[in-house]
Amino acid sequence: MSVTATAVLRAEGVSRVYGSGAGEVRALVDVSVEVGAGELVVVVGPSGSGKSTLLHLLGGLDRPTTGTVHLGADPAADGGPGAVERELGGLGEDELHAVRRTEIGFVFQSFGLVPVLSAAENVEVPLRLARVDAAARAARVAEALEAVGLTDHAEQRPSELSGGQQQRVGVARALVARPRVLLADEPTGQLDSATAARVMALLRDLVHSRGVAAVVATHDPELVAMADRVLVVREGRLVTV
Ligand SMILES: Nc1ncnc2c1ncn2[C@@H]1O[C@H](COP(=O)(O)OP(=O)(O)OP(=O)(O)O)[C@@H](O)[C@H]1O
Repeated sequence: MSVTATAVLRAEGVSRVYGSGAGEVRALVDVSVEVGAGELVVVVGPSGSGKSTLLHLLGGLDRPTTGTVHLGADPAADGGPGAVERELGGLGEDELHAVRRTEIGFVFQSFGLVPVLSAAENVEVPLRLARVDAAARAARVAEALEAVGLTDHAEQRPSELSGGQQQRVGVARALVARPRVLLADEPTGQLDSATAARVMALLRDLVHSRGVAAVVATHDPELVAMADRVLVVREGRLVTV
C-alpha cells in the first residue's frame, strides 16, 4: 500500500532554526515525513536531536522556519474545513487553534492533567472546548474511559491515580474528540518499564483500531518494537535505518 495515497499528515522539507547569529541552533534540517491512517510512527534519537521540535511542527504548536506541514483531506469531512488538504502554515491562528482542538490529539510526558478535575472531567475538556453538547459529552467520555480501562476510576482525581492510570487518562483525553492525528512526546517517560509497555500497547491498539495517524517520540528502546515504522533523528536530520 502506498502511504502517499493515504497520508493524513505530511511534512515536506521542514527545517527549524532557533535564535540567530552566533546563538543560532539548527534544531531540524530538511525533514520530510508522511504518516498514514492507522500508522504508529516512533521517533527516536539522542537528547537534543530534534524530536520535540518535529512533534511541535507536526502538531501546529510551532511553525517551521522553512518547509511545510500538511493535513491530508479527510474523506469523512463531508464538505467541512477538512474536506481539502490544508497546509498548517497557511492557516491563521484561529483556524490553527480549531485544527489542534478537533483534529490533533496530544499526549504529554508530564500527563498534563488538571489536578482539581476528576478523570472523567479531564477527559471531557476537549469536548467542552469543541462545544459538544452535554449528552454526547457524557457518552463519549464514558466510551473513552472504557477504552483505556478506567471506567471504575472516573471520579478520582489525578493525585488519587497511579502514574500509569494518569497517563491512560491522558490517552483517553487525547482521543476523545476523535482526532485524525495523535502526537505524543515521551508519553511513558515518567512510568516504570512494565507500565510504560502497557500504556504504549494500549496506545498502539487504539491507533490501529481507530485509524489514527500517530507519531510518538521516545527514548525507550522497548517501545520501538511496537512501532509500525521507526524514524531516527540525529542532529536534526532523519537518518535512514
Ligand atoms: N525554544 C528553543 N530555543 C532555542 N533552542 C531550542 C529551543 N527548543 C529546542 N532548542 C534546541 O533545539 C535542539 C533540538 O531540541 P529538541 O527539544 O527538539 O530535542 P529532543 O530530541 O526532543 O531532545 P530530548 O530527547 O532531550 O527531549 C536542541 O539543541 C535544543 O537545545
